Amino acid sequence: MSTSPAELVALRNVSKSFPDGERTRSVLDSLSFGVAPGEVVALLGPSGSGKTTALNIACGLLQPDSGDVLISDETLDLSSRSRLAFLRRCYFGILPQHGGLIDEESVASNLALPVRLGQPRLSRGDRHARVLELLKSVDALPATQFTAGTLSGGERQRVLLARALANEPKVLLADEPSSHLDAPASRTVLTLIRRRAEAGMGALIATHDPLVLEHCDRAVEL
Ligand SMILES: Nc1ncnc2c1ncn2[C@@H]1O[C@H](COP(=O)(O)OP(=O)(O)OP(=O)(O)O)[C@@H](O)[C@H]1O
Repeated sequence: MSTSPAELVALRNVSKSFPDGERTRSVLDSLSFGVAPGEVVALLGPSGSGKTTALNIACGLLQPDSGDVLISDETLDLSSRSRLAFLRRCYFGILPQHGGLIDEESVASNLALPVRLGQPRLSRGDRHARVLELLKSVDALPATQFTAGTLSGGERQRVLLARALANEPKVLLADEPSSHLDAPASRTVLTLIRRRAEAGMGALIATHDPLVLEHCDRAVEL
């Protein structure tokens, strides 16, 4: 009988430095934490404290100088390109701080792309149905045919969330999901994330916004 992992993703004693002129600058120093199923964890710290760096390390986009990343209790092998590609396509849903949508294309085609990559066997009709289902789940169905570049900040963030959730990820990695949003729009996005966590998804949210903290189970401070 399979048991669910204690943690969907964990960093163990992760350190990372970057070149800074002629010296190196330590950004993460022996950082350890994990995200369990159903848990919403805030990664809290001021600008430049290493939040995005930690998110990138968690999903294998960036290699730590030392320490390990565990995925469902197994050490992540950073040399396996196919494993990393699968993780980023299906295991993690990534809500980036900047960009993420093709502004010239419709919301529907922006969402069809990740659905096609994650579920290549779906027929065109089923893919479109999945896109509509995703938009409905984030209360953004009326925006289906809008050009992505015309969305308001709140609509854009909800569409980005739908995009991140396209392949039913086990873990959502959200980088400053409330930046550029007013309080009601932030609450909507955070409530949607919580709803998915209640269904078992883990979420790691990089933030320096106290409002976000109210929606998290706990915070890891950088
Ligand atoms: N590829 C890189 N090369 C050199 N320095 C980098 C690189 N990536 C990040 N840094 C530096 O590492 C530090 C942490 O950056 P990071 O983006 O992780 O912080 P952050 O907490 O997410 O900041 P913000 O809230 O402003 O997005 C910054 O000083 C940044 O300039």
